[in-house]
Amino acid sequence: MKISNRMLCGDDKMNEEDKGQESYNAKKYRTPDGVPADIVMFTLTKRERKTVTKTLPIRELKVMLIRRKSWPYAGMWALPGGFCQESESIYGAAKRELKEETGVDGGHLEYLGVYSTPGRDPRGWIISNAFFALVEESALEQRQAADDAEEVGMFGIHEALDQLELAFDHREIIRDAYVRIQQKMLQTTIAKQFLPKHFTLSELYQVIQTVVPEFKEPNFIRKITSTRSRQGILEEVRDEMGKKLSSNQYSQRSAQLYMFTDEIPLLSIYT
Ligand SMILES: Nc1ncnc2c1ncn2[C@@H]1O[C@H](COP(=O)(O)OP(=O)(O)OC[C@H]2O[C@@H](O)[C@H](O)[C@@H]2O)[C@@H](O)[C@H]1O
Repeated sequence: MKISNRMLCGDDKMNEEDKGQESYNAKKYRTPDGVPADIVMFTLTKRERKTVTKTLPIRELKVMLIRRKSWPYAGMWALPGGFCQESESIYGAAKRELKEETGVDGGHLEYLGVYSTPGRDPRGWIISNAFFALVEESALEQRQAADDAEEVGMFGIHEALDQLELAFDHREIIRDAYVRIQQKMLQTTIAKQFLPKHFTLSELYQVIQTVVPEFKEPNFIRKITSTRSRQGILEEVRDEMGKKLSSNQYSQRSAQLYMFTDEIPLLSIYT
């Protein structure tokens, strides 16, 4: 009896594997024509008010869009995005796009969802994976200034959603990203992406309200500093001597400065 090496290894299953591999032909099947990654790049712009009395700056939630130069949807505004290459993961493609578009390496980049409605891209069966990123205003401004060839725009979220003609299903993607960032603003500490390391509670409240205008909490300061479930996410900023630090940048009276800790609270809608 002839004994093959495989049998000596006692691995009949491997034989089956080899046979399967030999007879499999991926080309027999219709597969997608492309798998791009799109990124909703949010930033919170900050403009100082021209008032005599010190007051908080004007903040606005904006998204970065690029005007398409060629078919399909030539001339329309679209999300920055591009095709995933065979050698990279979808997340890797999104990271690459973010770096190419803004120069930002790292930062908050998060998966949003898959967009695959048949016909969403007239070029063929093209399934997009969407992400959202929270980017500093300065990075997007630099991007805007750097590129003469491409028209890059920063639009208020409502202007983008209600007034612009957008390519592909990008309105749907931006709307979903807006809902997601609003949820996250109320349920997580992502506000820290839009604040300096040290900030006052009035600034934090303003950042939350800029993203979620419906958010109204008259007892915000008392609650955030005393409610048990909130304790631990913020801490007072102190100097080396342990003295509390405050700022009067945006108010007549000095206000205590705070910073986020690394604590991630487990919140419940039931408590
Ligand atoms: N089907 C494809 N698969 C892979 N690469 C492709 C494909 N078609 C074109 N390309 C390459 O990608 C380049 C175009 O790149 P971008 O301009 O970044 O891509 P864009 O036309 O914007 O397509 C991405 C957009 O498609 C939408 O489905 C999606 O929402 C995303 O915004 C072309 O120069 C070409 O080299």
